Amino acid sequence: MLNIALIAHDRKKEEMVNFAIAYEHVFAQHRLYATGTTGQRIMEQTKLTITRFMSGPLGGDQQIGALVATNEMDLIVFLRDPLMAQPHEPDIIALLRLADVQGIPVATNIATGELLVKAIERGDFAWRELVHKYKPGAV
Ligand SMILES: O=C(CO)COP(=O)(O)O
Repeated sequence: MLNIALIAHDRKKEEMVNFAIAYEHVFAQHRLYATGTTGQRIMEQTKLTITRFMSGPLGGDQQIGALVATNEMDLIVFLRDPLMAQPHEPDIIALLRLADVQGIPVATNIATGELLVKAIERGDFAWRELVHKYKPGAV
């Protein structure tokens, strides 16, 4: 079971919800995390259970970043809005930086998101179970 973070900026939320609906059968087999509003929208329109953090502008990206820093997050799908400035841009950059520190796969658009989900289905991320197993106190 992987720890997967789902995050979407406002104009990408509908796309994220449709993505979650399309791959609900895959996501249902893993532990899901999301920023506040993204998680709420997905839970309203699927049967998925999601651990929700603060909304992005209020620190949600940083809370997910904390799990990345401790190598507990396995994969991130972050549908960013490339056409609109975000007040919490530094938090977003920090999250992506930490993902690179840990070597965690990150999709920032739906095309890559689909490739990652198909990789999950194939079991390509099974090695992450070892990371969890040998990390004392990890979730
Ligand atoms: O702003 C976000 C990520 O940077 C997303 O936050 P919400 O899911 O709360 O809208």
